[in-house]
Parts: sequence; structure tokens; C-alpha cells
Amino acid sequence: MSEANDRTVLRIENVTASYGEAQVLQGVSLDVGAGEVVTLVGRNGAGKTTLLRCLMGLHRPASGRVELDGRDITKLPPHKRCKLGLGYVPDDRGIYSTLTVEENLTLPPRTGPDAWSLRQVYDAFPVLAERRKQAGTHLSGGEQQMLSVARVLRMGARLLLADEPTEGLAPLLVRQIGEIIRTVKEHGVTVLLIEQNIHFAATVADRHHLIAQGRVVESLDNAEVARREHELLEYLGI
Ligand SMILES: Nc1ncnc2c1ncn2[C@@H]1O[C@H](COP(=O)(O)OP(=O)(O)OP(=O)(O)O)[C@@H](O)[C@H]1O
Repeated sequence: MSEANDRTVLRIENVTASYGEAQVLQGVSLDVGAGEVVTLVGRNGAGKTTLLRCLMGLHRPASGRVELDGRDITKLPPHKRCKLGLGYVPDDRGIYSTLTVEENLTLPPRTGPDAWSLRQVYDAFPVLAERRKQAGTHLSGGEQQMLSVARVLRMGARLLLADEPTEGLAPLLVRQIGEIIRTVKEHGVTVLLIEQNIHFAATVADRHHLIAQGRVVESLDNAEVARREHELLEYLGI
């Protein structure tokens, strides 16, 4: 059970996963509570993306169990997970370059009872309203990330799985991502994100799981991250 929250939304129990002969997840277990922002931190190749892909149904675990609101979703295909409120923001953001912002937002079907209206999206992210007629690729990196997040909220996500949204972004844009995550949290959405920038992670998240060689090796709160920042940065090779 999550210590920080009395309602567990996502429960991951002993998940293992392989690519061919290579086992990359060695039995990951963790919980995420309703409305929490939780990060997965770890070196390149630790298995973070594979874990998110297992949660979204894009990679099948070899063993273990994934529960959403107490329901076993381990074997459900991705579209059924979408319907139950999972939303995946991949590291390439998945924006359609030839479509406008509004077309990017409205192309995917709205799947769940929590799907946001366009009005809600534009109220939460006014920049997207201003840019709604522009092609997705004319947006800055931070705005593209915003569009990618907004699109899954419009589809009905209430648990966002985000693969390193700050990767490759300049400090100003990283701050914008922080605003996006805070906005999402204020709307009651739960977030599990991969984040290498431990300093940034401590400003947006409630808890952090350090992943190494396919396992959760430590779980930290913000105070502990602040206290051990230098050691963690060195460990992550940043
Ligand atoms: N499609 C694939 N086929 C074979 N091996 C893969 C595949 N995808 C990832 N791997 C390997 O699995 C391991 C875990 O990769 P994963 O992408 O999950 O790690 P990560 O922690 O997200 O790191 P990164 O930030 O570099 O993506 C790595 O050794 C990687 O090379």
C-alpha cells in the first residue's frame, strides 16, 4: 500500500520482462496513489522505458501483475487500458507534424468518462488555444510536450505515464514542463514519469523510485533527494 496515499491507483507486483534472452526487468514492485506524481529515476538502460511499456500493454511482462484500481490489467491490450484511463506520453511525443494543434488534439477518440473537452484543454493550457491553427511541429519543445500531454487527457487519461518529458530541453522549457505537471496534478490526474533530472524531479514529484538493472533499489522522498543530490547526480552520471 502506498504510504503517501490511502488509495492506490496503480500497483505493480514483481514484474519481469525480457527482450529475447535478455531479462531487463528483474521483478519490479511499486504502488502509485491517487493524485500522486511519482518518478522513475535511473541510468540509461536500467529498464525504465520497458516498465512504462509493460504498464501500457506495449510490451508483455514475462511474469508479475499490474493492477489499475484493484483490477488485474496485466494481459489487457493497450486500447483497453486507454479506456480504463491510462495515457502514455512517449519520449518522441508522437505529434503528427502535418496536422494542426487542434487536429492533433481531436484526432484520437475520446475513450473514457474522464475525457477532457477541448474547452477544458484550452482552459488548462491557454498556449494551445492561441496556437490551435498552427502545425504541431511549429511549437517549441515544451509546447509539443504540452500538446502530447493534453491529447491523452482529452482521450480520457487519469493516470499519465510520461517517458522523460524534459529530455533534451533547455532549462526554460524544463520549467515549462514543471508547470504542465503541476497543472495536471491540480486537475487530480496521477502521474508516473521517467526523469533523469533529479533536481527537477524533486520540484514536481512527491516520491521517487531509483531503478537499477531492472529493479527498484531505493524509494526516496523529496527531503532525501535534496540531502543526497550530489551522490545521486554522480550515480546517474550527470
Ligand atoms: N526493443 C528492444 N530490443 C532489445 N533490447 C532492448 C529493446 N529495448 C530496450 N532494450 C534493452 O533493454 C534494456 C532496458 O532498456 P530501457 O529502454 O527500458 O531502459 P531505460 O532505463 O528506459 O533507458 P533509456 O533512458 O536509455 O531508454 C537496455 O539494455 C536496452 O538496450
